[in-house]
Amino acid sequence: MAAVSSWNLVFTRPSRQRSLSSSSSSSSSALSWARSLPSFPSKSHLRFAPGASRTASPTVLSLLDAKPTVLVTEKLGEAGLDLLRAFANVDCSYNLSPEELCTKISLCDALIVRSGTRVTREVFESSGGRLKVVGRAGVGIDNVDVSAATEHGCLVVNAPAANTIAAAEHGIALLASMARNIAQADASVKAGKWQRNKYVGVSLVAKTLAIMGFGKVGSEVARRAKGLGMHVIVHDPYAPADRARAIGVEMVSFDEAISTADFISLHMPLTPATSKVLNDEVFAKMKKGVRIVNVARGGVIDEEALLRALDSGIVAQAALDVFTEEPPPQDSKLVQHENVTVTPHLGASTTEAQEGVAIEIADAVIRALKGELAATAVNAPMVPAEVISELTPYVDLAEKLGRLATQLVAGGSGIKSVKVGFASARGPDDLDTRLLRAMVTKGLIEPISSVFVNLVNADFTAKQRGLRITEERIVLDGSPENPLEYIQVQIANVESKFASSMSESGEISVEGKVKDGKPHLTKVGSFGVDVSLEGSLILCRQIDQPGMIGKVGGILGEENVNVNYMSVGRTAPGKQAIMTIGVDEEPSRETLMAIGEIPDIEEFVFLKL
Ligand SMILES: NC(=O)C1=CN([C@@H]2O[C@H](COP(=O)(O)OP(=O)(O)OC[C@H]3O[C@@H](n4cnc5c(N)ncnc54)[C@H](O)[C@@H]3O)[C@@H](O)[C@H]2O)C=CC1
Ligand SMILES: O=C(O)C(=O)COP(=O)(O)O
Repeated sequence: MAAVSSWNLVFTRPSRQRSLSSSSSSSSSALSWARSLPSFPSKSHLRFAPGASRTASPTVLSLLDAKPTVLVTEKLGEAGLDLLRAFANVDCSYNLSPEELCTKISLCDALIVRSGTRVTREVFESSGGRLKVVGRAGVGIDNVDVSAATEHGCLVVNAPAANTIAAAEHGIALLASMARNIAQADASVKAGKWQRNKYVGVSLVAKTLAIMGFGKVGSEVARRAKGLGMHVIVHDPYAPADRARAIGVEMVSFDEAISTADFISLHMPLTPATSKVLNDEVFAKMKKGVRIVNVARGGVIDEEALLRALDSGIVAQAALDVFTEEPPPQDSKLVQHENVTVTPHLGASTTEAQEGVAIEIADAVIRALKGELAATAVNAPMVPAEVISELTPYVDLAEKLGRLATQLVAGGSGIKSVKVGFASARGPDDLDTRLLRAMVTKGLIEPISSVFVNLVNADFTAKQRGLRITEERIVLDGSPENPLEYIQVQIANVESKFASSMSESGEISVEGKVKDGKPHLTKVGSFGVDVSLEGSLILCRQIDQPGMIGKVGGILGEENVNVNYMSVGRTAPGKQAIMTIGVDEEPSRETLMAIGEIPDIEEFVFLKL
């Protein structure tokens, strides 16, 4: 007999090899789809911030009441804070330096920011895995390193709807006040002057307004501008044409928009593609005397190019709420320019919008901390509530099949290619499998690594480990009463600890279905089995003969290991059979070795779910 290591026992007999293995796995409490998301940690996650006192820190002490901690780094409406306080310890710390934020974050489960906090990769790295959700109390997420969040399994949610009207109204306010020199005239009167000839404005009616970015804010600006009698054209490569038809505006190309407009209003997000989209070359194509409004992001304009365009008269006026650097330098020539009207990023700053945004983000963060899927997730699939409730039992099944399959791989094989089959009578468009695939990935990876996998980082983690997961849809006949008939997980190009788990085509293959709301294993390799996926499992291959169940059951009984389920699947009477035994407790190594010693058992494996 080969040497016995602590978690991987291999028995070899002259005529055949049998294996008995156990792989470590994370706890298997009542599972639900919620486990696919980062949820509020247990006390074992409590840790001290670097340099924090282990006895005196009130923040550390407050953690001991097992409520999650939410750090709010910018002003948030009271209604949202009240919701958060009912669920969590809320730490409102404004004006933190980047270093202070990195120190504090290791004590926080959630972070809520607005546009003034940069949530960098360092923030996620400093959190030591505790940060589960970043809530952006507003729309733009350009200040959050979403890739770093995803890599760390941290959900990012925003509040995309509550400040739309405020931003649109601010855009219209800037448009009108720019056209009529309101800010300059106000300053002039307050300085004791009365310059009626200097501040003659331009009219809006019948002028062409080009809206760049026809999303939520852009659409509302379009509606309002039409009400002012303007001719509105829009440019947005991704907006649906029926939205333009519904509002009664014309969709045009980028070049047409910028070359025919009297006014240009920017409403696209800041992305690598939109960065400095208004630059020298583009200003050169504009109508002389064009007027520009920016309530989107400073970075979509090359600010130095804008200054040149203002000085040369191509741009007559600009009204800016947002800047590349916020606040902009005091001596900024752009800010000081006499034809430029500025506001300090006030687009979302109305009482109504701030209350709405605060409630929206508090709700999303609380849901995320409870492990629920957020409707406004930025870096995870948004799965509608009805789909979630329908898929809940299959989520558990998917993770357990992944766990089983990965534990069947013989050490050193290295998993590279996994195929997940979804058998359903539903049409492919009628079944959202993203959540299930993430859970199979979780099951595959977690038992063999220290990585925490969830819906947010499943695809990233698989890719990083060189694990290719493909999906196959097995279309069944019949009426689609259930979303899924069975799920199949196959690992190719590996050896198995349990040879009988190999399918005829040479992959490790396990299959399961949901029965009475519970996950069941229904096939291992080409053997049909039927065992509820609870507790742990022993799979044995033997020559089909009477008395085998009794022998194995007897050994387990002697050690008080409760057998919760047993099933035998065989190729033909008297030939090979697979006995599947579900056990509540984990048998000792001695017990497992005693089972391995039963002469007619050819191979067996112990698997933790
Ligand atoms: N100043 C402020 O306080 C506020 C600023 N904002 C900013 O306004 C912008 C728009 O916000 P929402 O309308 O809520 O977002 P949204 O996501 O509803 O709309 C953005 C639109 O821009 C389009 N777009 C993307 N790339 C584009 C490109 N290269 N050219 C043209 N269009 C492009 C998208 O297809 C989308 O339709 C965001 O940058 C947001 O951060 C939003 C609220 C307040
Ligand atoms: O929602 C947005 O994108 C905004 O720009 C609003 O920013 P704020 O939350 O006011 O810092």
